[in-house]
Order: sequence, then structure tokens, then C-alpha cells
Amino acid sequence: MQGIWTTERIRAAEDRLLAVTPDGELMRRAAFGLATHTAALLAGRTSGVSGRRAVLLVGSGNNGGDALWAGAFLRRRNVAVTAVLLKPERAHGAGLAALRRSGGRVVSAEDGPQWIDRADVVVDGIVGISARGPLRPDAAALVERASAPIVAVDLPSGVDPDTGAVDGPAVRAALTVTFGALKPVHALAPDACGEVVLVDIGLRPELGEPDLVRLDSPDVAAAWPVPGPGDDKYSQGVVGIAAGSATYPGAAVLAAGSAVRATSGLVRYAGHAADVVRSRWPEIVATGSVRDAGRVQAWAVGPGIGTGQEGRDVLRHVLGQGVPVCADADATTIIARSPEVLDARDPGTPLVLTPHAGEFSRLMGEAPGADRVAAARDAARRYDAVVLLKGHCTVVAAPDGRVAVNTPRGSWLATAGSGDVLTGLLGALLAAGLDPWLAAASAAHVHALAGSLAAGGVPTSASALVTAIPDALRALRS
Ligand SMILES: NC(=O)C1=CN([C@@H]2O[C@H](COP(=O)(O)OP(=O)(O)OC[C@H]3O[C@@H](n4cnc5c(N)ncnc54)[C@H](O)[C@@H]3O)[C@@H](O)[C@H]2O)[C@@H](O)CC1
Ligand SMILES: [K+]
Repeated sequence: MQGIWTTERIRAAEDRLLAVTPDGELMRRAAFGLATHTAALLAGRTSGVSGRRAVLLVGSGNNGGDALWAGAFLRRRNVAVTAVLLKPERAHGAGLAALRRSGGRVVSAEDGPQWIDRADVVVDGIVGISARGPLRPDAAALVERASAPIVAVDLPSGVDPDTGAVDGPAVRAALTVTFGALKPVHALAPDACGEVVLVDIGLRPELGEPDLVRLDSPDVAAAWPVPGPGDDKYSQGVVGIAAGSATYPGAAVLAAGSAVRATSGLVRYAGHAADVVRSRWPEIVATGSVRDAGRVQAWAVGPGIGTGQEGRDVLRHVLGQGVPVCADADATTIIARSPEVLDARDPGTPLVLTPHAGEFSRLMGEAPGADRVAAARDAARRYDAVVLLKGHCTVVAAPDGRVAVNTPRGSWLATAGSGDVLTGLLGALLAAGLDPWLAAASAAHVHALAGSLAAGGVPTSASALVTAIPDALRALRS
């Protein structure tokens, strides 16, 4: 599990560490790591380091200081280094002196473009964790000019460090070299960060518990239920799927099929698409109504059930069964419009809501906004439910404040029916007895992995996603 800390926590930890570390030592560690990874990028992209040209974009803070010191280290490997100072009077003094001593060139922002045009790599030391708002016009113009790969120092400038939001011009890096700990931007703005490498500067002992986490494949593999010697189809958890309609059976087929592929437990289906579901998935026990579905250990409810009286009755029924419920799609809309359906829920029975931005707006009366982590946390508290906020990056918040972020592998999941597949995965994990927050985060992880395997670099479909679930689980467990 990877920990992620907000900039406020990072700054506090850095202050504690600075107090017991010789002056300049942390920046030296950071800059040495930055130089090493920048040289590796140069070697990879231009098959050499010596004689290559690096341009540093240097802002007014320590982020620029890191860039300048890294420039001095790169000089030792005979890289031609030019620092472009955005605010010459406020550039990091010691870093500037070190670069000059090493034979680096220092130019003004006006002279920057001619050096940027000839660069093999551009190092973005414009702003780091003290950044506020998008790039200012002078910096934006220089960044725009760069056609060489950009290495972001700590984080891509112009992207909000704590939310990953981009509201104007920002750096799009090939590589981000960060120090001490991952920050939210690294999980929430993967396209702006490019590859992210973490340089150890000794901060970990000062950090405490992370604010957010990202599950690694081994975490998900360890959590994912597989049958043991004493198991049968009932002991592994029976999931009920209440989805789809006679006119729109697709959601039912996808959600139920996804549950079949996710675990070895039994899958029940209840709804108007029973015949279609049975013909597609003969292993499913299908009935026409949730009232005669039989016992289950969790319900996944919502996709395609409609938002009218019948949908409301279905939702109220499953919420009253005293088992965990994953409420998706139409079920979310019903809850937003008729919150009294939640009265049917036994207090203490886990509920997972899986809204996309539009459904979130209905549930909360306002859009998630730039701070999607805070938004998901608020919704989790308001509904006393695990909230999985869909989007390019999925945010999973628990009512107790835990948050997991799933960083996608491309945008392959943006396809019709993809959400139904996630609902099936989540239902199966809830039925197996996983902690609901871990279930949601694990389902999101496998969903994304199945998406990238199904796609293999070209657009894919929800049906292909269902087919790829075993491949994803195999990849996790290998
Ligand atoms: N504190 C430490 O011990 C360490 C800090 N390190 C580096 O220091 C960075 C943080 O440095 P600072 O706190 O000095 O601040 P930054 O370098 O992040 O920002 C400097 C200043 O830029 C200005 N600014 C904010 N937003 C801007 C925008 N959108 N456009 C233009 N200017 C803007 C502000 O006046 C801000 O104070 C980290 O990101 C990291 O790179 C590393 O050297 C590791 C050790
Ligand atoms: K930066």
C-alpha cells in the first residue's frame, strides 16, 4: 500500500526533519536524486548524457533551488546546463552559486526560448508544494515552448499539489521526481505527472499515518477471496444482483457476469432480465423478483432498474435485508430523490455508493468540484456509506475518513456498461465479507487492470472487460 500525504503534513514533517539535519542536506539529497533520474531519462531518450543540453526553469522558491543544485550535479556528467530564472532577484542563492561554480549558464526569462528550443530535456523547477493556482503567463509561455521531455521537480507546476486540479496552463511532464513522500497530485493527476519516481530524503519516520492510500497489486491480491479447501459455493458468499429490465437486459448481464467472474461464490439474479441472464450465464440462479431471490450475503443493486416506484421498491427491499448493499446508477438517483428509502437500511449495515460526477451532484446538491477527495469524504460522512466517486481517478472514501485513490492505466474504462461491471465486482467482494472500503478500492483496482488488459492499447467494451477479469486476477496473483 502506498501512502500519500497532503502538503501541509509534508511541510510539517520537513520542518521536523530540517531541525535535526545539517543545513542544505535535504535539498542536496533531493537534488542528487533529481539529477540521477534526469540523467537516466536523457540516456534513455538520447542514448547519452555527456554533451546533452538541459534547461532548468527556475522559480522563486526551494523547488527552483532543487533544480539549480541538480543542474550543478548534471554538470559533473558534462551536461550543458542553462538555468532560466523567472524571478532572478528571488532565485535560490546557494543553488545559483553552485550552478555558476559548476560552469552552468544563467539567463533571463526573455532569453529562455532560444535555449529551450535546443534542449534535450527541460527541468521544471517553477513551483513545488507551495504552488497556488495555474502557471503565470511568463512561465506558461516558456513551458509551452518546450518540445523536449519535461522532468517535473517534485510535481508538475500549475497543477494543484493537494487536489491534482488543473485550472489553466500547467506542465505536462514525462517524468516527475518527487521527494520524501507521494503527494495527492501524484495519484490524482497522472497525465500531468507522467512517470513518478520517489527519492528518499529520510522523511518517512516524520510522516505518521498517510492521508490517502493507493493499493498496490499485492494488497489487492491478498484481499481478493479465492476458495480454500473447506469452501463450497455458499461459504464463499452469495451475491444478489438486482439490475436491468426486460427492455434493457444489458446492465443485468454485465453486472451478473462480472460477479460470476470475480469470485467462486454463488451469484443470484433477481429482475425482469432473468431469462436473458440465465441463457448467458447458466451458473446463475435467476428469479423475477428480489422477494423470491433466496438468501444472499450482499446485494448489488441499481444499474437499469429505473427510478420509478418499482425501482424504489427493489431498493427498499434489499436495504432491509441486513446485508451489505452496493447501490449504483439508478439506485443512487433514487436515494438522491427519495432519501427516505434509506430508512429501510438496518443501522450498521454497510452501504457502498458508486456515483459518477452527475450522480454525486444529485446526492450532495453540488458537483464534486476541484477537491474530489474532500467531496467524497463529505458524502461518505453524510450518507454513512463508503463512497466510490467515479472519474478518471477513482476516489474511495469511508465514513471513518479513510480514502483510497485508484490511478487509472489510460482511459479505457470510459465505455458503455463499464460501471455495471464494477458493480458486479463490488457486490461479489461484499458478499465474500471484505471490509466495504477495501472491497470498493480493490474492485476499482481490478476494474482498471481488466480495462487495460481488455484494451491492449485499442478501445474496448464492457463485455470484453468482463472477459478480462480472470486475466486481471491472474496478473495480480502472479
Ligand atoms: N523544505 C525542504 O526541506 C525541502 C524542500 N524541497 C523543495 O522545496 C519545494 C517547496 O519549496 P517552497 O516552499 O520554497 O516553495 P515553492 O518552490 O513550491 O514555491 C515558491 C514560491 O512560488 C510562488 N508561487 C506560488 N504559486 C505560484 C504560481 N502558480 N506561479 C508562480 N509562482 C508561484 C510563491 O510565492 C511560493 O512561495 C518542494 O516542492 C521541493 O521541491 C526539497 O528540496 C526537499 C527538501
Ligand atoms: K515543479
